Amino acid sequence: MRRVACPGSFDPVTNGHLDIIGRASRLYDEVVVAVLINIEKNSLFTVEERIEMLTAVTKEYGNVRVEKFHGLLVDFCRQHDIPAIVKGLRAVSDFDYELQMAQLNYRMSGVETLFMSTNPEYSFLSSSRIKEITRYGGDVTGLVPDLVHNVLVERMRG
Ligand SMILES: Cc1cn(CCC(=O)O)c2ccccc12
Repeated sequence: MRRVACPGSFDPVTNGHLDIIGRASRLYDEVVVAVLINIEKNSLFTVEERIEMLTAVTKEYGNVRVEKFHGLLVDFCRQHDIPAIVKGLRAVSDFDYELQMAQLNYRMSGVETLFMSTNPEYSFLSSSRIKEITRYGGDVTGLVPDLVHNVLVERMRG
């Protein structure tokens, strides 16, 4: 079974994330979306809420599993018998950090990292920008799944 991990905070999942996850699901037998538990980060949604949203919006792919992890991603990959990570690259600015992480991860564990170019339609997207725009009354329709949009507006605007 060819598995790949797709790591992130997904606070919340955007259409940019979904684009990569969907394309990876067509290349691998199973995509394991790995939601990072980061206690230092002040998240808008709980890990459980993020897992719930990701599970709902990836159900249609049929071969996506959503898990949570803390600590090193390569330890998670080892525990789940996952030999590779897929990352979406939005712009050249992403590459420096991602290359460093890929080299470190490979050196530590032999886990490979495969890079996918994000759909240009979403290359400006990040969960932080989405939350910022929503907070100030902006419209993010079409940038996040409808399910996420509704929950996001409710959470941000109370
Ligand atoms: C472009 C992109 C960034 N990230 C991490 C974002 C995060 O940490 O929430 C992704 C995760 C999955 C698919 C694509 C992406």
